[in-house]
Amino acid sequence: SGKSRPMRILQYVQNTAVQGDANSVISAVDSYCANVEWAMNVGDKKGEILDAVVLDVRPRWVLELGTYCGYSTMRIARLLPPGARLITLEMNHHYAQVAKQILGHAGLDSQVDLLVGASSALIPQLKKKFDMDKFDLVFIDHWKTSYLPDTKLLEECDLLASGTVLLADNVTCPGAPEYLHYVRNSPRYKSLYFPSQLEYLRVEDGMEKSVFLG
Ligand SMILES: Nc1ncc2ncn(CCCCCNC(=O)c3cc(-c4ccc(F)cc4)cc(O)c3O)c2n1
Ligand SMILES: [Mg+2]
Repeated sequence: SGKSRPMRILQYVQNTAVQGDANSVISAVDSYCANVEWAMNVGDKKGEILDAVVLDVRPRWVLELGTYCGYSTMRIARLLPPGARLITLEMNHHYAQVAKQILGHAGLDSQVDLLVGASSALIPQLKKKFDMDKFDLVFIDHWKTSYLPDTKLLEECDLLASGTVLLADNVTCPGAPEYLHYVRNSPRYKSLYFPSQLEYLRVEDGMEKSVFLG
């Protein structure tokens, strides 16, 4: 039942996860997607790399590009210091609606602002909308061809500080070759590859961590 894959994931979460317990919601999504039907969450293996970066950066302001069902949104939000904010951008209204409900089930909606729209249209509005200056961490997980233009847009909008960390999912599979070439060759970034596997599958993937040098 459930008209869409995100809806089926939401129903499984509502039926099996403990309300207010983010880790049980994360585990429920992982067990559903590992055993019932695959979905493009960052998953538990790459999720541990994401967790480690969030804990290392201790970010005050986080931007996520591509929310989907809110899985990585939860992984980030549950590790944020008090007072920190996570802004996540999602193009698809249906995905955003499901993500809101999954975040609500996890009890994490207070730290998260979910905006619906294209990242290219929303990024230039963020400083004014949230009265903020720079992001400390950006998690990039939307259209793979948007990674590079949106990184350049973040630079142009003066949203990156010296030390800001960009963490990009799927740089091997499906791949983001133009983005990788840019962050690995630009003198303005220090870049490092974290090898891993595609979510729920024995296929190589990895995440690229790039520190903006100002
Ligand atoms: N500009 C803009 N602004 C805002 C937005 N919000 C959403 N979008 C559109 C994003 C649509 C989903 C993006 N994610 C992926 O496509 C993705 C795919 C795979 C994958 C698939 C098939 C395979 F065989 C293997 C791997 C695995 C992953 O982990 C992925 O993250 C936006 N775009
Ligand atoms: Mg991804």
